[in-house]
Amino acid sequence: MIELKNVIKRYGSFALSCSLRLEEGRVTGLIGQNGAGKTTTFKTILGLVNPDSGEIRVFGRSRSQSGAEEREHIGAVLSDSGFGGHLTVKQAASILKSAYKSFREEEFFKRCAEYGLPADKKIREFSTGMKAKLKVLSALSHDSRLLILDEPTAGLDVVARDEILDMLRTYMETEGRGILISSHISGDLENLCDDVYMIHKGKLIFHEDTDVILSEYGLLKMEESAYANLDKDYILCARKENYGYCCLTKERQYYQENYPSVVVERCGLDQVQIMLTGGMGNEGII
Ligand SMILES: Nc1ncnc2c1ncn2[C@@H]1O[C@H](COP(=O)(O)OP(=O)(O)OP(=O)(O)O)[C@@H](O)[C@H]1O
Repeated sequence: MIELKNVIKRYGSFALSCSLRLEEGRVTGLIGQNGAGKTTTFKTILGLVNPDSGEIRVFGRSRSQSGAEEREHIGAVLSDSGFGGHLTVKQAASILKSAYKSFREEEFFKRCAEYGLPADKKIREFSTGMKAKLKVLSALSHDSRLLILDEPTAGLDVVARDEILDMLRTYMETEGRGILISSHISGDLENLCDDVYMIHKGKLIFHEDTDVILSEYGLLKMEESAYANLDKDYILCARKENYGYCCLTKERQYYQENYPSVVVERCGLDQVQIMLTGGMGNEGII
């Protein structure tokens, strides 16, 4: 659905350098620290930012070949944009109607009511959560096959986040769809994504299936002497700690079986991100 090949975008000293793929039927996550380049990646895919070089294909077509037909099938949420605060939901619906031939007006209003968004209230009077729900419902309001969602759950309480994640799971029940999503809430991505890319200082440093991370990756904690004797073949990176070393491995079970003195823990996206962006030997992993 999306293919980025060697895409480069420079902003002063910052350079985005990105190659990634989103396959049909999959939800792919993009994680990274503040300023890592996630929004720039999304905007580049959406054609809102012109890359300096590289190739971008959406639905198999390059940016120069794509037009209104492709846009009709993309629903987007960007962290720094949305409807003007002076508009009401009704007025926002008119904009969506003129922007998308396939806008489903009746369903849109029904869903807004279900999610507690009054049709006649000005959007500036909405809470953060209400604005976030409106953005996601707008992205889902037309015949989109691809959702590009930049932090759609930012600032939401756990119940509101769960509602949005449920909307996205329901969306994916129809074949031929895909989602590219970013979030700083790793639990949301662990529950939703099939695979995850990690971006750091503009470079993609990691890509893995979420279930592989959760089932096979691990953190190893040990004293300095144990680290000296450790088989490092399956160590992705290591960090010096007060007690000795903390290592990230893709082969948790191997160390569990062969190094009884090493503490072996399961890990999630947060731990992988902390290790890969702060540990030793974190260059050139992808
Ligand atoms: N229009 C712009 N002009 C100049 N620099 C920009 C512009 N847009 C983004 N940048 C820079 O590009 C870098 C990446 O920003 P980006 O918004 O993509 O990060 P991000 O990963 O989405 O961060 P966050 O998690 O904080 O939203 C930052 O250094 C930012 O200052």
